[in-house]
Amino acid sequence: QVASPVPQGPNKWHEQFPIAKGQRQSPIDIVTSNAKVDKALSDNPLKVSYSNNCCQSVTNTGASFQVVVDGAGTEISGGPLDSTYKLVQFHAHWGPLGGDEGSEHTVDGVTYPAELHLVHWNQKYKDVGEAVDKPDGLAVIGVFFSRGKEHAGFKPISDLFAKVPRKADKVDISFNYDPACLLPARRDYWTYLGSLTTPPLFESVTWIVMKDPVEVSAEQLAALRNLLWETPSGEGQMCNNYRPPQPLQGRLVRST
Ligand SMILES: NS(=O)(=O)c1ccc2o/c(=N\O)[nH]c2c1
Ligand SMILES: [Zn+2]
Repeated sequence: QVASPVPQGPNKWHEQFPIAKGQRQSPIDIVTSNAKVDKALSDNPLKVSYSNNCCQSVTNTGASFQVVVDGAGTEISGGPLDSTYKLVQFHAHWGPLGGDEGSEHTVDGVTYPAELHLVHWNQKYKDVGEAVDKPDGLAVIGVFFSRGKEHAGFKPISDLFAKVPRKADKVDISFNYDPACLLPARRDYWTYLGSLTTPPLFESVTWIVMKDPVEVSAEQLAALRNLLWETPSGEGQMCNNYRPPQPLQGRLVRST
C-alpha cells in the first residue's frame, strides 16, 4: 500500500503554504534591546483567569501533545488584547534528547529545550474555526521550559504522555487541572503580531511570550519523547517539532 507521506519540514512548507514567506510569520528571535517598553501594557495588566476543571483530555496530534480544554471560564484579556480570548488547547515544541534547542521563539539567539503554547481564540468570533485565520483571531501565550527541578504542576500532564504514544491516541483527564500553574510567577512578557508556527501558518496570532522560563526536570523533558510520530525511517520518538525563527519584516516587539 502507499505509505502516508511523511510531513515535510519547515523549509518546504512554503510550497504548499505560500504565506510561510509572509510579512508576519512566527516564531521570531526576540532581540531584547530592540523591544520597546509600552506603559499601556502595564496600565492594563494581562488578566489570566482559568478554571481548574477546564482540561478534558490529552491527545497525540502527530506533531505534538495537545491538552484539549473546554473553554468555559478560561479567559484572558488586557495587555495587548482588545477583547476577551478563551483557552482552547495547549501543546508544546521541543528538541532532541538532552539538547538545548527546541523552543520556537529565541531570546537574543538563545534557545530553550522546549516551549509551551497556550492557544486562545477571540470571543468576538462564533468559534475557533472562524477565528483561526482572522488577524485578531488568536492569542497564544508562549512559556519557555528550562531544564532544572521537576515542575510539580506539569507532572500530571507529563505522566500522561506514555498513554498516548501514537497519532490520534487520546486519554481523558479525570482530575482537576489549572493550566495557570504552568505560567511563571513573574508575568512580564514580550508581545508582537505573528502567525501559527505550523501549517496552515495563518497570520492570526497576537503572541504573548513570557520573559521568564519555568523549570521542568530532565525526566519531564524526556517524557515528551514517549510521544511517537512518523519519520522517514518509520515510527520514531517525536522531537525537533519546532519551526526556526522567521524574518521580523520590520515588526515592533513591545515589552512590559
Ligand atoms: N504552534 S501555534 O502557533 O501555537 C499553533 C496554534 C494553533 C494551531 O492550529 C493549527 N492548525 O489548525 N496550527 C496551530 C499552531
Ligand atoms: Zn505551538
